[in-house]
Amino acid sequence: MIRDVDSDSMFRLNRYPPSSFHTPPPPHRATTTTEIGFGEHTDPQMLTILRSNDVGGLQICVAGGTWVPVTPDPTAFCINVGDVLQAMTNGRFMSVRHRALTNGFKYRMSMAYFGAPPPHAWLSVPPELVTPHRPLLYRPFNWAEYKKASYSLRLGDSRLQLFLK
Ligand SMILES: O=C(O)CCC(=O)C(=O)O
Ligand SMILES: [Fe+2]
Repeated sequence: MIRDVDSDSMFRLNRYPPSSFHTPPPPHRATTTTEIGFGEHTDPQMLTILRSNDVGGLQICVAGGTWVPVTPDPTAFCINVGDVLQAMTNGRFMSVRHRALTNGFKYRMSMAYFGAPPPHAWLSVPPELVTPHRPLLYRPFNWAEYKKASYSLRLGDSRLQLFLK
């Protein structure tokens, strides 16, 4: 679906100035506090392929609401499951809530490829992923509808809730 000529995939470059860029630390202090560079959210598309420079900042939210830092590795890709893949796997794969903090002194740079389906393709769940113990979680929708719904919400809101059966 994301290789379809009509796919709505996109590429984003992020650049987070260091916190000290806005508020230099007083001379007697070596560090400055970090700030939110990109607020918490899940990526709405199917899959995200993310690469960054060697400056940390990405955090993922695990059970219990704990934020876990992702070690920066400029030679590796970080793959995030997005909301659409969560719906297409009937909740087997979960889209990951994440955020990016700024570094005290260095620029964080990241680039992300968001694999999305064509706007009018209906997103279906393989029948073997729907069982009496695991009934269908979300009503059928297409990406155009999902995108429209997400624009009506705030970044951190849980959009899939709107599509629960
Ligand atoms: O810069 C990062 O590591 C996160 C970027 C991100 O979550 C996004 O572009 O959706
Ligand atoms: Fe993201």
